[in-house]
Amino acid sequence: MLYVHSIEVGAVSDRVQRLAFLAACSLGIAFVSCYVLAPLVRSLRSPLRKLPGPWYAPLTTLHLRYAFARGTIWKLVESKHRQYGPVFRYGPRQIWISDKDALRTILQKVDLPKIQMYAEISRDAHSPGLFGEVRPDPHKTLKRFLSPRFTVAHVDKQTHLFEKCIGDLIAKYYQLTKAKAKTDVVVTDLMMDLHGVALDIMGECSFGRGFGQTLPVEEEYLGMEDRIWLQIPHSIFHGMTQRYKMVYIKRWLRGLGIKLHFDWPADMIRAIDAIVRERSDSKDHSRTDLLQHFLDSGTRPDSSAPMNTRDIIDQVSEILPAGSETTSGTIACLFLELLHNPDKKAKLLDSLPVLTATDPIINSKTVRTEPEFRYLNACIKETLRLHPIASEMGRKTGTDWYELAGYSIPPGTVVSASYRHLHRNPEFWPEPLKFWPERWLEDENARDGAPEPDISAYYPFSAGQHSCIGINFARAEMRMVAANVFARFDLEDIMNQHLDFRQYITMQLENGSHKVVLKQRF
Ligand code: HEM
Repeated sequence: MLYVHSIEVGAVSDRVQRLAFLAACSLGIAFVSCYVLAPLVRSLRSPLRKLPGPWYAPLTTLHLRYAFARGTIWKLVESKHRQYGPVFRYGPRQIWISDKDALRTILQKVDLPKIQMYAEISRDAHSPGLFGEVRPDPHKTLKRFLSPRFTVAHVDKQTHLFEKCIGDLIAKYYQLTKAKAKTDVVVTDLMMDLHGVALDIMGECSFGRGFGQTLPVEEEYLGMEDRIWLQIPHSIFHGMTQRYKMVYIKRWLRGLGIKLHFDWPADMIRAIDAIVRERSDSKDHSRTDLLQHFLDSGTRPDSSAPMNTRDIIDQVSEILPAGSETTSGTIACLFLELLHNPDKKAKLLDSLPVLTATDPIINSKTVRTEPEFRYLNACIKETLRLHPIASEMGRKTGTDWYELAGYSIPPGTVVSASYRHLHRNPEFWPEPLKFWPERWLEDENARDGAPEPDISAYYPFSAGQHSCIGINFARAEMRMVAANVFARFDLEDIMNQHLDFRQYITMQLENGSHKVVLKQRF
C-alpha cells in the first residue's frame, strides 16, 4: 500500500515538473515574442527601412550606447553621413539628419520636442533646469522667466563681473611671464585656464561670487566654507556625470518600479543655503546675478511654488555647465585654429591694439561695435561654424508623422539634428574644412575672395523654442577673453600633443588639456 502511494506521489511530482517546465517555456516564448521578436519585426517593417543606413541599424542600439558612453558618437555620425548622405538610419528608431530644409522644419517650423535624455541628467525630472526641462509648458514658463537676464542690455550690465575674472587671467599670465627673458619658454595649460575663467564668470553671474579657479588662494588661508565653495563646480559636474552614466540603468530600474534618488552633496547645499539666507535677509536688491532673480521672483514652473534652495541649485547646476563647458570649449577651438593657421593669427594680432597687463580690460560692447575688432568677430563666427560645441542634438517625433528630406518619419522616432555636418557641407560652405574668417567680413574688398556665408545653414546656437538662452552671454565672454588675451599675449603651439575631441553633451578636448607657449606682446 505504502509502495503504491509513493508511485502515485512520484507520478504527480513528475507531472508538476513537466507542467512547470511547459509554463516556463511558454513564459520564455511570450517574453521573447513581446520584448525581442515583436519589436524586431516592427523595426524591420518600419517605414524607416526606406532610409539608407548600415544593415544592423534596425536590429540594435548597442553600437550607439557604446559610442555615447565613450564620447565617440560624433565620429561615427560623421563617417555615416559621409557614407550615406544627409539622412540615415542608425538604430531601430534613431535617425540623423543634416539636410538644411529638414533642420529648419525640425527646429523652427514644427519645433520637435526634446528627447527624454535631457531630463535624465537633472537631479529630479520634476525639478529640472531649463536645459533638462522637456515638458513644453514648464519649459516655456521657465524660459520666459530667465530670458530677461540674458538680453544684450542685461549682459552689458554684467560685464564688470566678466572684467574681474578676465583681469585675474591676465594677472596670472603676467605673473608667469614677467620675470622671464625673451628667450625663456613659458608654458601654460590653456584649456584649464579657459575652463577656470569660464567657471569664475558663471560663479560671479550666478551667485555674485567666483569659484576661485583662475587665481586660487593658498590652501592655508582658506576656511572650511571657502574650500566647499571652490569645490562647487566639481560637485555639480560629478553629480551630472554620475546621472549621465546611470541613464540606462536608471530607466530600466524605473520600469521595474525602482526609483534611484540623487542629491547634491550636503556640504554644498549648506554653503549655498547660507548665501541664500544672507541675501534673503539683505535689503539690497540691486544685484544683477541669477540668484537675486530667483530670490526676487523665482517660482517652480510646474507648481508656481516659490523656489527653495534645492530648486535654485537645480536651476543653476544646469546653467553652470551649459555656460562654462560651451564657452571655454569654443574659445579653446578658436585658439587651436589660430595656432594651426599662423597667417590668420598674424592678421588678427595686427588688427588688435597692444595693451599692458595693467591697462583696463576691453569690454564686450567695444569688441561688438569698434571696427578694429571686426576680424576677431569673424574669427569667432568661423570657429562656431567649424566647431559647433553642440555638434548634434536629439529631438523626437512624438505622436505625429513628419515629412523630412523626402521621407515619411513615423511617430516615436528619435531625430538627431547634425549641426556639425551641415556646417561642413561644401554646398553651403565652399572649402568647408578651411578656417576662413574672411567669409564673415561684410566689406567685400576685405573678404579676400572668400564666399559669402549662408546663414540658413548655420546653427551654432540651435534655433526655435529650445535655442541657446545664453547666446549674448556667450558672445560677450568669447569676445572679451579673446580680445584681452591677444591684445597682451601671443601664443604658440607645442608639437606632438594628443588633441582629440570627445562628445558627451558638448564637444570637449579629450584630455581636458592643451598646453601652449605664452609670450608677452607689450
Ligand atoms: C559658445 C557658447 C555656446 C554655444 C555654442 C551654445 C550652444 C547651445 C545650443 C546649440 C543649444 C541648444 C541645445 C539643443 O538643441 O537642445 C543650447 C541650449 C542652451 N544653452 Fe547654450 N551655448 C553656449 C553658451 C551658453 C551660455 C553662456 C549659457 C548660459 C549662461 C547657455 C545656456 C544654455 C541653456 C540653458 C540652454 C537650454 C535652452 C532651452 O532648452 O531653452 N549656453 N546652447
